[in-house]
Amino acid sequence: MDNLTPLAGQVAVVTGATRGIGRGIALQLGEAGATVYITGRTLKSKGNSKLSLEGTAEEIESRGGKGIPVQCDHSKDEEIKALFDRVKAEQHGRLDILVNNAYSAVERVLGNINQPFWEQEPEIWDDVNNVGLRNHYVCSVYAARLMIPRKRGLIVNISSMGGLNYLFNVAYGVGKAAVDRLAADTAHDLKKYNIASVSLWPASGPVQTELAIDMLDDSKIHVEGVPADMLKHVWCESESTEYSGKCIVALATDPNIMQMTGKVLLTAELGTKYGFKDINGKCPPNMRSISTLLRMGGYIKLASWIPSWLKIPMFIWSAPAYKF
Ligand SMILES: NC(=O)c1ccc[n+]([C@@H]2O[C@H](COP(=O)([O-])OP(=O)(O)OC[C@H]3O[C@@H](n4cnc5c(N)ncnc54)[C@H](O)[C@@H]3O)[C@@H](O)[C@H]2O)c1
Repeated sequence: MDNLTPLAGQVAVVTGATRGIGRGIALQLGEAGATVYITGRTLKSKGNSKLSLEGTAEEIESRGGKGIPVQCDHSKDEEIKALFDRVKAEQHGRLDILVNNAYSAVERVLGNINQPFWEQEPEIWDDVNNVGLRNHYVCSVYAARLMIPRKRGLIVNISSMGGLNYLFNVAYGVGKAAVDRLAADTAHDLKKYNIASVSLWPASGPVQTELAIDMLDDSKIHVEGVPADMLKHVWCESESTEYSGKCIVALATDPNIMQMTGKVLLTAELGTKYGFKDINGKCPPNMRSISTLLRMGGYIKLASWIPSWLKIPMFIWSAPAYKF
């Protein structure tokens, strides 16, 4: 292990790593020295696309790491079990990091923003929450069974601001709130085994995923009151898919990780805490920062006068989630 490969010798599973945030996380964990089991449904790319399990594994290898592609449909319990059985057999029972990221409904969610729940077929619940929530629970069960005997491990659940208040639609927000609660409640049970479970919000809002950028290019994302060029600008100013990966490398190497277990963590705040930047050398915007919010509201000049460290206090920011 050295400063460049702080995760050397560690074993990780990243679900849904053919593209998007999962791919970015897998690249960063692999670059940091971990052996990364990457899952998804597409083993080989079509044409020149690198967006497949083999494409992600090749990119990890080009960065000096080891990526092991495992074709797994995360809507099928028996395939999830087979994944963890394989890790157990090949790694002598060792698993250090699980990243619950796979998500099957981005197109459906972003293509129908703010559509009332009764105008959508009820099946949207399963599209959003089968892979995006239930599967996270199933993966957490099998991962915990590997981590508990070694009394170490980190489970990261990828969630979003939809866990705090209404975002996109009902099935999405309910799923994200439940993912946050999954992190909190699994942390409760795992604490005495020195295993941390957290929820990670890519907190600058949108993330520059291949799918979202394609949908914006094809004018498939519409937000009432926000012009298309402004929407694209906000998306392109946001964080890369690898920024979440940098956060997870930092968390996995933090000796005080158990102090954060059960919590919701914001990517932009972890960057500030651990002192790293995004792969383009920039600090992504933080949705709690007053200057970011002013900039997004069009008050560019005023925003330039406000220091970026000035943030809305957490108790005010989280007030919409107050339940009593
Ligand atoms: N994109 C954003 O702007 C953004 C912002 C905040 C949070 N998030 C969250 O990050 C997570 C990932 O989102 P994304 O934008 O990277 O999505 P994406 O659609 O780009 O990638 C999802 C990944 O999951 C895989 N997947 C889907 N269904 C699967 C199945 N049945 N079995 C196995 N793999 C499957 C896909 O192949 C892909 O690799 C989601 O929870 C999302 O809500 C995204």
